[in-house]
Parts: sequence; C-alpha cells; structure tokens
Amino acid sequence: MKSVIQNASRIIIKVGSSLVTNDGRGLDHAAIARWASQISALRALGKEVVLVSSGAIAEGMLRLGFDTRPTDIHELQACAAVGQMGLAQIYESSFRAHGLGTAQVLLTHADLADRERYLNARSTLTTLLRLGVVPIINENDTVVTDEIKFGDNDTLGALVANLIEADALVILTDQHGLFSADPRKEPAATLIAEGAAGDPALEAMAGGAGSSIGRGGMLTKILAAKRAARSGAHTIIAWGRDSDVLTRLAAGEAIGTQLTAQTGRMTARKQWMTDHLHTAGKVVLDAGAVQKLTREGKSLLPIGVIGVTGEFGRGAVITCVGEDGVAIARGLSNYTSSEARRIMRKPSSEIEKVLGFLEGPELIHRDNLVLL
Ligand SMILES: Nc1ncnc2c1ncn2[C@@H]1O[C@H](COP(=O)(O)OP(=O)(O)O)[C@@H](O)[C@H]1O
Ligand SMILES: N[C@@H](CCC(=O)OP(=O)(O)O)C(=O)O
Repeated sequence: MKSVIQNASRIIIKVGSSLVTNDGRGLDHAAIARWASQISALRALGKEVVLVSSGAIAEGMLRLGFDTRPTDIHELQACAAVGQMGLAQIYESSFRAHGLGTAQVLLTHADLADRERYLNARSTLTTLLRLGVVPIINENDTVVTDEIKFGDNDTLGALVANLIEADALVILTDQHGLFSADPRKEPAATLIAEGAAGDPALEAMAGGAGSSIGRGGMLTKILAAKRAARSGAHTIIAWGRDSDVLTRLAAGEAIGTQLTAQTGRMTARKQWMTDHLHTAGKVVLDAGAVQKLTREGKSLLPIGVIGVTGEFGRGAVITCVGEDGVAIARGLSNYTSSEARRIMRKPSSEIEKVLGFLEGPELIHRDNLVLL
C-alpha cells in the first residue's frame, strides 16, 4: 500500500494537544521546528499545506501559572487567548527559518455552518495558499463554550478539509495510529494499517483520550475521517514524533492508519450541491453563458445573466437556467440577489463601480459550480 499523501496536492495537517506540548505544560519548540521543516519540504514538492494546531490552552496555562487544567470555562478561554500568542509566535519563527510566511486563522464550527462565513473563510484560505503562505488554524476559543469543554480540533481539521476540498487530512497524535483497542489499556492491541473511512467497525475500536492533556481521543479522529470523506478527503492518523513522518508519507511510505474516502472529490462535491433540493433563487443565462458553462467549463460571469428571481444571500446555492427555463447548473453565489440584479448584463470590470466593492469577477466561480 502507498500513502495517499504522495499524490495529494492539498493537505490539512492537524497537530494534537497531546503532541505539541511538553506534557501539557507549554509548547515543544523543537518538535514544532521539525514539523515546520518537513512542511517546507512538502511545499517545495508543490503541495499546499494548511496546519490545524492545538496547544493554546497548554501554553496559556504555563504563561498564567496554572499547574492543572482549569475547570472554569472562562479561565480556559483566558488560557487559550494568552497561549494563542505563543502558538502564533513559535510557528511564525519556525516557518520564517525556511522562508515561509504564516497566517493565523481562528474559526468556530458555527462559522463554517453559516453560508456567508463559510464562503469568506474558504476564499481567505485559498487566497493565502495562492500567496504561498501556511495558514495556521485553531478554534476561536474566546467565543465558544461547548467546543472548549471537549477540546476537539479533529473535527475542526475535517471541517477545514471539507471547506477547501483537501485531498487528505493528516492527524498527527501521540499514538502510531488506530489500534484494535486503546493501547494504553490493552498492550496487546495491534495497529490497523488501513480501513474505509466511515466503517462503523472502526468506531467500536476507538476510545477516549488517554492522556490528561488530550481531550477528544481516538473516536473524534475516526469521526473526523468519516466527515473528511464526505468531501472526498482521505485521512491518515500517525505518530507525530516519528522521524520525518510527513516527508516519508509524501514519498509514498505507508505509516500509521490510512482511512480511505469511498467517494471521489468531485463526485462528493457534486453530490453535496445536487442534494440541495431547495435552492434559494434562480439566474437566467443567455445562450453564450450556457455555452461557456456547459461546453467550456467556465465560471458564470454577470454579463451572461439576463434575469434573477428569488431572494438570496451571498453563499447561497442557486440554480442556473437557460432562456428556455431548463436548469443546467447549481452553484454558490458570490453576490446577493439584489447585488446580482444590479450587476447582471454588465462586464466584470464594472462590478466595483456599481456595487462599491468586488467579491470576485464571477457571479459563480467554476469551483463552486456543478452542471446538472
Ligand atoms: N483504539 C485506539 N487506538 C489508539 N489510541 C486510542 C484508541 N482508543 C483510545 N485511544 C487514545 O487516544 C489518545 C489520542 O487522543 P488525544 O489524547 O485526544 O490526542 P490529540 O491531543 O492528539 O488529539 C491516545 O493517547 C490513546 O490513549
Ligand atoms: N483549541 C484548544 C484545544 C483543542 C484541542 O486540544 O484539541 P485536540 O488536539 O484534538 O485534543 C487549544 O489550542 O488548546
């Protein structure tokens, strides 16, 4: 078996709390420097990498002088806010040593459930990747209470994989992968080298966190693999301290547990769009635009739109119909219905003049468009 990382061009790497910290107190700077060095090697191979890193609470505990993890939610939030400064600092300097810029992105699950914020987060992340920067994501712990209680960045990693349609999610943790049972409790447990993401038998093997600093345990990782697979991303769970783990995966070596997505990336996306039976509105396309979409695989520009029906917000799923009323495509709109009405039939060069801002030259970008 070959590692899926070898052919993956967009990868989310999640580094867990149990790994990034020195026994839950402060950050392991040397380990972080090693991952930064490996990620810069992946970048040199032409791969786009987004890092999801935990560790803010552990670093905040150290900086604020807590010996044990506070139970008060607001103290935890304070630790996360203080520690996030340290996390950003160490990543910034570790990547800078390899000539790579970093960006801090703090997200909540609710942000990704909101269509408009989802689209904004997606555009920001893809822009950062295009500009050659490594985005470093963590939960925005200041504004959430549920997530901070469970402290689970595995789910966030999967949501980000869905968000930017990554090819793979690599979950680095303190175990070599998924074992037939929790190896802390069952020393005879064996490593599961491969499986199908979403297979319920895997969930039965996974238990909770084994250390005092880790929270989610193996179950959240298995569920994250299932979620990542919905957009066609494969998941690898591996020991983050294995030497050169990331570069060896990129060379095709099978390490840890590989959970394969059963549906391809495009099929998964198409499925998601076509599942949207109730679209918020419609745009009517002239013959030229129909041609561009159906034959040339192009984006939908406002100039090809001759009518807009319904009321919808930015990021809504809308239907594209031809002049004969036949639906030809579905996609996520970059503009609201009222903005679309103002820019339809106009060249993209006039959008900014008409609206006073520019979300993008297209009404629906081809990456967000599915032909029916
Ligand atoms: N079947 C299993 N295979 C491997 N680890 C397991 C399993 N079930 C439970 N675990 C526990 O999950 C822990 C990893 O989860 P966690 O501590 O939350 O790490 P992280 O901080 O990296 O998210 C391991 O240390 C291990 O004790
Ligand atoms: N966002 C928090 C906690 C997230 C967390 O611990 O998640 P995990 O690594 O999945 O156990 C932090 O940075 O400390």
